[in-house]
Amino acid sequence: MATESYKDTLLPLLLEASVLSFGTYTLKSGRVSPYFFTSSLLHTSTLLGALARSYASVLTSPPFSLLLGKDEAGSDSKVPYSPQFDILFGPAYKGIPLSAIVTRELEFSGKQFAGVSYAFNRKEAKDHGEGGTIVGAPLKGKRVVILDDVMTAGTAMREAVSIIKAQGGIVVGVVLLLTRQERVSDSEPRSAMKVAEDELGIPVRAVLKFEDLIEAIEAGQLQGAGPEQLEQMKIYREKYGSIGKGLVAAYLSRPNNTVIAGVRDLQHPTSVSLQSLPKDPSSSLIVVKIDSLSETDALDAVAKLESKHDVDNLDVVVANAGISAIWPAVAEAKPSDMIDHYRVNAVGITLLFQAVLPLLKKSSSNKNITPKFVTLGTIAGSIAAQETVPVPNAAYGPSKAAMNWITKKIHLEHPYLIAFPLSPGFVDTDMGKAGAKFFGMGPEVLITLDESINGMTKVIDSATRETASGKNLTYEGKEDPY
Ligand SMILES: O=P(O)(O)OC[C@H]1O[C@H](OP(=O)(O)OP(=O)(O)O)[C@H](O)[C@@H]1O
Ligand SMILES: O=C(O)c1cc(=O)[nH]c(=O)[nH]1
Repeated sequence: MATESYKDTLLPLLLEASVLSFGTYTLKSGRVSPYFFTSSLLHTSTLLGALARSYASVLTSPPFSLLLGKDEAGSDSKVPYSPQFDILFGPAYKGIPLSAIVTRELEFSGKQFAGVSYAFNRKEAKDHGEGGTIVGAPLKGKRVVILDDVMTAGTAMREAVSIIKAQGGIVVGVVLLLTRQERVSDSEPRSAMKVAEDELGIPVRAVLKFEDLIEAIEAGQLQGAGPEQLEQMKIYREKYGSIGKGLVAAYLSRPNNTVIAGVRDLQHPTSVSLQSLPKDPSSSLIVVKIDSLSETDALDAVAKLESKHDVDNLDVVVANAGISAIWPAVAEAKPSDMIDHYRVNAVGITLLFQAVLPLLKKSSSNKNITPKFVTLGTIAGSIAAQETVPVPNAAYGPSKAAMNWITKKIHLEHPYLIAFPLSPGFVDTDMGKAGAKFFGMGPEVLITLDESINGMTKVIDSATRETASGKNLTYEGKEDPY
């Protein structure tokens, strides 16, 4: 994936240029951060070149650029994609040089990018000469991508969106150098990036993210950053980090839902932070401990739901716990790895099903609805697709094939239930990217977390015994072979 390889070449350069510093910094949002990313230190020709190429690699790939028609592709075309934007907009001040150097860089990607322009705003309106607040290409009626260096709480991006809209431009995306992966505010615990994607319905991509910085420090790649700085960054992450538990958030945002989240460790900050997810006033969240490796956790959780929370029926259960840790060929697979995957992905799912079955049955008999038991599918678990996905996978693959078998058998053994594996697709996260690359698939298969969650909830909502149960479905509602 283009973004990925640029991350690998860019990060060492940035660290060498000391763009990351440690101390006490007050941010635009007023937050006091133990680290600061100073993109203006990237002022040499070499660094500007690397920077421009990394932004350009994102902009010349989907979803910002899409496949060309045959006659559009010229012989000089370095990339097979055509831009879906007209103007790169850099919010003042640090976005200004970015918009210019990246526009220049796009020329090297082929003639289809020749018409792309740049524009930026002035922080103070100019009252002489040409006047106004916008410099560069007029925005009216144009498709605009915002380029900025860092996103923290997303204020700069929201300001840029309103400036562009006021000029009649259409914002179609945002590309950043670094997302600090912070929440918008205490009452909005989703990341600024996710909120922008949700509310503006546009793609927001970053070449680097906070987690990459943490990884670089942990790998000892950063001079001057040791255990103390790492600890400070992790404390800061607990304070301002975002929450991305997509399915829990999606069901909580709907009315009249009691959402039950199973977590391995109730005290883990991510588990605690689930409580701050926004919810519809008529919905509530219960967090219970379920470790898939435990033979009693799921039963204990159900007993607690009944005795403490008055929950005696369940309409939908999504069994999404799973591990995918190692990908050996059959000749190299270690028994311990095979067993670990089987225990979580097949036995853990079965134990959960056994524990929730009485509550699913009650939903069926008391409420006369057809309850749903959904497992998380993957093409890696398909025997029929082995020729098209020829990669070593002898621990995860067979454990998911077993899970598919168990899910289909649940469908056959319980005619009052809807049971099916549902594949979430390759979400554009490090794990999703690695997964897609591993299965020999290009960046075009990557989707946003939102697309995945929206697709999955839609498939679950509309599933019936006839249309879905016993089938191996994807988030798009398509059928994969078993
Ligand atoms: O996501 P946010 O919380 O808005 O923070 C990030 C913004 O803050 C910084 O700009 P700043 O306005 O400080 O100014 P500059 O570009 O003029 O240095 C940075 O360059 C981003 O634009
Ligand atoms: O949030 C900000 O203001 C901010 C954070 C950061 O790391 N770098 C920056 O330039 N601004």
